Amino acid sequence: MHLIVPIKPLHLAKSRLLSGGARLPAAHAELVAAVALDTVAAARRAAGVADVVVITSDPRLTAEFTAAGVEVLADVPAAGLNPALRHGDTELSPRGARIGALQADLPALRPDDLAAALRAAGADRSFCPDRHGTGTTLLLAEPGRPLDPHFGPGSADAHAESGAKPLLGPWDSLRCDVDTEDDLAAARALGLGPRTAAAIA
Ligand SMILES: Nc1nc2c(ncn2[C@@H]2O[C@H](COP(=O)(O)OP(=O)(O)OP(=O)(O)O)[C@@H](O)[C@H]2O)c(=O)[nH]1
Ligand SMILES: C=C(OP(=O)(O)O)C(=O)O
Repeated sequence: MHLIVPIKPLHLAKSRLLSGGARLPAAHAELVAAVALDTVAAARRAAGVADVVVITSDPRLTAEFTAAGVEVLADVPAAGLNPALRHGDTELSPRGARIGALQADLPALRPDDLAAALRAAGADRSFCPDRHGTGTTLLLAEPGRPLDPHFGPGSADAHAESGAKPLLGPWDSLRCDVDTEDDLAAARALGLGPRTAAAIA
């Protein structure tokens, strides 16, 4: 499984969290980077994940992930999330492994939760709804088939309508994406990754 992790430029990412006003822009960028680094570190440790590939145009993230041994693909300029994921899918599909997309905002992610969701998916096109039930944190293509991403508002319904199977097991850490301070508090209750914990300390 190749998991593509898309990340916006740090100064643009997580605008809902920034507009909450709890931290200044520099601390906000630090937090978004920490969340993405914790998410990717956990995903790389999950059984069934061969590779995690970040797609971003952000220079700092590119440098940090590259230094950590994570492959980074350059984003399609200003095209948006689904085009970025389709670009990643096109780049990675010749390598032969199955493709998935994982959101970069899962700071409590535990490798065992991701591994359990991958096992539950089997070979089916599948998705994991976020904890609110409206968004999507993980989308898995069928082996050899395009990813066909429908991320954005109401993406859980959109992915179900595209024929994807919902993954609804007890993997809270995989469902806890962070868009608001309330989401961050929920992730904190589950247990934050080390970079995120340090960033909000
Ligand atoms: N590479 C890439 N990633 C993106 C793009 N747009 C969104 N993402 C990432 O997709 C994930 C899900 O997006 P959202 O949860 O809406 O996050 P966001 O857009 O940073 O947050 P808001 O500004 O609050 O909407 C996050 O990890 C984003 O960084 C894009 O154009 N390119
Ligand atoms: C883009 C998405 O993320 P969020 O709902 O967190 O904005 C999504 O879930 O499709």
